Amino acid sequence: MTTFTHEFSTPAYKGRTSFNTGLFINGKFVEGSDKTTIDVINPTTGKTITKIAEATPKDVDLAVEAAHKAFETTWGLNMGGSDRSRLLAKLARLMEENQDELAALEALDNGKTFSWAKNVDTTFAIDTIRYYAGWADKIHGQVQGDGREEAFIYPSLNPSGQIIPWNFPLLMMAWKLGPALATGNCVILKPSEFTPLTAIRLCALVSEAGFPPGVVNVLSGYGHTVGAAIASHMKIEKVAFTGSTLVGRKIMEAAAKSNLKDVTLELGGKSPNIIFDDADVDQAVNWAVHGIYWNHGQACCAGSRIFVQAGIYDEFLTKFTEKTKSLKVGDPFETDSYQGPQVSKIQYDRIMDYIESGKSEGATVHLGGDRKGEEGYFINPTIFTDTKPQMKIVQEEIFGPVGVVIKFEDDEDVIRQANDTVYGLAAAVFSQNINRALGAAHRLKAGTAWVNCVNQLHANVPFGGFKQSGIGRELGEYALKNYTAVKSVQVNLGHRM
Ligand SMILES: NC(=O)C1=CN([C@@H]2O[C@H](COP(=O)(O)OP(=O)(O)OC[C@H]3O[C@@H](n4cnc5c(N)ncnc54)[C@H](O)[C@@H]3O)[C@@H](O)[C@H]2O)C=CC1
Ligand code: BAL
Repeated sequence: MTTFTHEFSTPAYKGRTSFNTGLFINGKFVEGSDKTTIDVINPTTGKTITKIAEATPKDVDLAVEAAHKAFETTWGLNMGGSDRSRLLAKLARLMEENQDELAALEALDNGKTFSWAKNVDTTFAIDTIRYYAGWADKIHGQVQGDGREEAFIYPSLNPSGQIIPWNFPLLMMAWKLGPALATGNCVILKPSEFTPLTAIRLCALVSEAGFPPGVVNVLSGYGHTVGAAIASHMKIEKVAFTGSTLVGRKIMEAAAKSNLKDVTLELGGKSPNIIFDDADVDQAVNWAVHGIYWNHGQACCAGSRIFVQAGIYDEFLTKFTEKTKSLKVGDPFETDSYQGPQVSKIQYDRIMDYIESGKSEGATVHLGGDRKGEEGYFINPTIFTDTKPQMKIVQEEIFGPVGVVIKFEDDEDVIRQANDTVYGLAAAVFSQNINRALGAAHRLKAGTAWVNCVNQLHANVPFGGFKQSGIGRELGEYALKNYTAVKSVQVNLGHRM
């Protein structure tokens, strides 16, 4: 079995990592049943970092067996909420103790900058696990009576399949693990084949924290094999997925054709960012930059359609362009880099294809539109203007550092345009008139509406989409519902037939 050892000697981080890159099944690192491996590529260079074990559907069966056994013996209803809480809190502490190493792995594997990985991804992942540690001993049902009989309603659902993407690898793992473990579920999690390293590294911390074997199982592998096997497994009772709308549909179909497992989906977006003429323009510019370029545009909630009212359009565009030009695109381990490479060659090509389609459909490349450097998957931050509503770059999720700036005239017009999308994940509104801002936020068809800010996510605030952006909500108390089923137990207190 392979061990990955790496010395980081960079301006942003110096340190060493060394861990087993096997599958994590029943508390042990093992080879995949076919003994095949997957190459992990560094997007900064395009070169292989290491090889990891590749799971197959047979390994999914093994993990499901381990999960069921753990649920029946050491976990589920056999471990009290306060003990689950203690384990989750310990995991959060271990993540904190290893935070720099986790952030460095994220930067190496995904290409996001070390500073964002440390200050946002890993910090938020730790907060999420700690938040759900707080919930673990507060999961309870109700007792209700009608005078004759008592009904106890309590949670139960097991095990859960979890399929996560590559844009926030550790964070999405935390969003999935936190509520599942807090409610006593066992987990079979598949990280993205593009960014498996932090998920694998976390398994060692799960062991060290003391979670019983079989509670957390992590299977690195491809979507069409392992992901599909999870979605169609007859003994997995719930699947939580984050990724493309295309694959979200496949997951639902597989669930429907197998055991009708419960499904939650967190999918794509094409979020409008509306800047009214009474906004604080400088602040709106700063937020709009964060809205579209955060995580290299690889965020499902990215504010990728920037609507600016006619009266401030020229001022906004000038300042937005200047601010965009000031972002340093470069090595994720340089301390002043804002944006690293896109995650993979596939994603790089997909984004460049969108840029080409914008050009060929007649939009103006106001800034960028090209690659940066000769090595790796770097794309310069790009601004399109002079777009038309039906252009692909206006309608489809690009998932890259590409924003379209669209001039609008009045409130009615912009709400109509903003809602003219199959997606409904998030939206943002900028105005110093709170009635106007809240009025617009109310009418936008999106699971999250930000007022005078963008891309603000918190462990206690539910997140998820309307329309084709998904089903269900993650985070907050709402996410606990994803992992519990109501069971009614009725007790006859003496009523005779
Ligand atoms: N909502 C979000 O946070 C994300 C949205 N996306 C969107 O999806 C686009 C494509 O990116 P991809 O990496 O191709 O996303 P994807 O949806 O293919 O990948 C997400 C996860 O699904 C798995 N998967 C793929 N096919 C599967 C199948 N048939 N059954 C079960 N699991 C499967 C993948 O292995 C990965 O773990 C992006 O350009 C972006 O628009 C991608 C990643 C995250
Ligand atoms: N998928 C979770 C957060 C995001 O991509 O914006």
